[in-house]
Amino acid sequence: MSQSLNSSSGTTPVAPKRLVIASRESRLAMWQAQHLQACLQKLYPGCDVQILGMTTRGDQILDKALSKVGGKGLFVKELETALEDGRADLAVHSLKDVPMVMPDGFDLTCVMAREDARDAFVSNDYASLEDLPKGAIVGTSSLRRESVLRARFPHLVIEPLRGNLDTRMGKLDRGEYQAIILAAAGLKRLGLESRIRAFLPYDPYTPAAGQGALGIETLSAHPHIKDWLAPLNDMPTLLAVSAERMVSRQLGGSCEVPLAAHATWDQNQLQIRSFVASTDGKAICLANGKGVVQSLADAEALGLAVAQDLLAQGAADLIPKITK
Ligand SMILES: NCc1[nH]cc(CCC(=O)O)c1CC(=O)O
Repeated sequence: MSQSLNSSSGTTPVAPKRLVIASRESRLAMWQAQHLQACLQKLYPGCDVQILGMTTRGDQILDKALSKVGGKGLFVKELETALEDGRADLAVHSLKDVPMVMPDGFDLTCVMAREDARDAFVSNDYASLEDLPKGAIVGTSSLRRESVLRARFPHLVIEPLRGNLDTRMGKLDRGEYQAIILAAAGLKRLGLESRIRAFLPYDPYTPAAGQGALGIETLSAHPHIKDWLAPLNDMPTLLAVSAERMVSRQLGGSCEVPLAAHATWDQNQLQIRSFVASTDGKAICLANGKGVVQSLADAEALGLAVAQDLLAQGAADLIPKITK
């Protein structure tokens, strides 16, 4: 893998003296910020690494489906303002929540090693989706998860589920749902792995682009940050998520359509599985790709080929026109 990916200038900059991480205040976001804080502290023992906690619009609007309130950007905007104002140097996000096209002036500077990227089945009374009786209520706000569930289990009732992880678990435990589907990564990070009754296989439960990975966003103009963060980049993860994000970007990158893209390594070959579907699961375009990937360009070319395959199958007809 290319060395040039690891350093923007090739020269070693002075070590940082102080770094501020902007983070949402949910328990998962704080775990992620503390994880990054520990990594930076280990890398730069003389550096004072602080966390600036913030509440975002996405955390405040909890009564509507995510796809209806303006999408993923809602979780990152306030953090970007903190970077612009110089109150923070970096923002850590679940990569899944980072828009496919970065706003002008901001870069996705670093992608850290990926956690388990699978979706997980969580229930107090049932061991698997297959065990759920007719009419059972399954909570998820992801259109991607909803489309697969509707296609495979038309007898289940899929209902929206918003809020942070603890809120969602609380709703399950109060009996509002018989089961809920969540990203395994978040549950594991918060020590809730024991609540997982079943891990859903990538086929057909293909994760969202970037699921399970952490992305670090910085100002493009920050003088040293790319070099400082370079050691935290995980190349296998960076290449995999770059292919996934390319598929998503080509298809409009919104969360208003069920869209899945997930890449895994088989030796030096990256294999990617992706679908675009209707929310009722009745229409689906599926595409797979596999190839030797040794650079960002290779990864993006693989993602592009998969996106073109989906579009050739008529995926565009499943994507609502973006109203902004
Ligand atoms: N859309 C919200 C979101 N963003 C990241 C995660 C989980 C952690 C991850 O995928 O990195 C979740 C919760 C979920 O999908 O259950």
